[in-house]
Amino acid sequence: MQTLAIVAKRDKQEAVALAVKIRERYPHLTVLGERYLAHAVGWPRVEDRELSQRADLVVVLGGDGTLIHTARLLGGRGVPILGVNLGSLGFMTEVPVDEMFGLLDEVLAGHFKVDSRMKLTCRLLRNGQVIVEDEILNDVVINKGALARIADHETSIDGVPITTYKADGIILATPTGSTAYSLSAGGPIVHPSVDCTILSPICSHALTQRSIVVPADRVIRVTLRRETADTYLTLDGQTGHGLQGGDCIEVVRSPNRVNLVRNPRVAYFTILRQKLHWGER
Ligand SMILES: NC(=O)c1ccc[n+]([C@@H]2O[C@H](COP(=O)([O-])OP(=O)(O)OC[C@H]3O[C@@H](n4cnc5c(N)ncnc54)[C@H](O)[C@@H]3O)[C@@H](O)[C@H]2O)c1
Ligand SMILES: Nc1ncnc2c1ncn2[C@@H]1O[C@H](COP(=O)(O)OP(=O)(O)OP(=O)(O)O)[C@@H](O)[C@H]1O
Repeated sequence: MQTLAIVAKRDKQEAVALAVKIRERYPHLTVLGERYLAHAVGWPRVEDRELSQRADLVVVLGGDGTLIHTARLLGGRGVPILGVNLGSLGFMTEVPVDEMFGLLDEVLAGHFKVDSRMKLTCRLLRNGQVIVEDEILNDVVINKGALARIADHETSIDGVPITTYKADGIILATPTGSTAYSLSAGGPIVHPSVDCTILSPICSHALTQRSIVVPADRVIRVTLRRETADTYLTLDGQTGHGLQGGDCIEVVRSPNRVNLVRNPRVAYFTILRQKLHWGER
């Protein structure tokens, strides 16, 4: 490994200071900072595209939001990402600060394993044209604003109609995203090594309409019936698009994946137990 890229959480001085320490510790490596960090510490400015093409490893210093931001920045490149937790929850940034250098030394020596996480490709079609296409690590959320009327979401899987959900919204989550918004909407926790898409209605009017777990290669389509003002598509909680009646949201597994460097000292279920406060083992 020759080129290390660092993405630091915005407005977090501790993250910036750690990035400087990383660069000092590995003088033989090329260390690139994402735009925000480079500006904060006076390193040369590198565009996102160049950073994603040159990096052999990306270190994320922040929380889950910073990690999602990084996965989006890397686009289709499956560069290993090592997440160091400086956030409040840090479900995906699973390395504590005091273990960072020990693990980084091992990773740079080539001793590491990655968790390969599936992504979704999401397309928004309006009048039959794709107007938005994006890749998702956590979830695709179709949701109404506070004062909007309940919406009708006509839903199909591989062209077969499922139902028209009368609900506040629909969440289409990856296994990674199963512990985020989908969990709050009553969805199941899905181990990230299982490839699937989880469809969870938000506050469905029909009480028997629960989450459905669908094989990842199936195409899920949700079409908004009738004019629904004040309805939005939110991708990974980070980008939003206003929706109109007749819009169709199509979701299927992406060919690209996100590779998270595993912390060998913690298992997935340890993280669940700790972060979801399930008490002692
Ligand atoms: N009611 C809810 O639970 C709710 C509402 C809106 C958005 N969200 C989630 O927030 C995500 C975006 O995260 P963010 O950090 O940029 O925004 P944020 O800062 O608003 O964080 C929301 C919370 O979700 C946690 N989180 C994010 N991804 C997770 C995951 N895969 N597993 C477990 N917890 C996770 C974060 O650590 C944070 O505590 C969206 O993808 C969505 O799933 C949750
Ligand atoms: N370098 C960055 N560039 C752009 N956006 C960033 C950057 N760092 C963080 N953000 C955004 O700032 C927000 C907060 O960051 P983050 O979620 O990592 O912190 P947190 O909320 O404390 O942690 P957690 O999500 O683990 O609770 C996120 O929405 C993330 O997308």
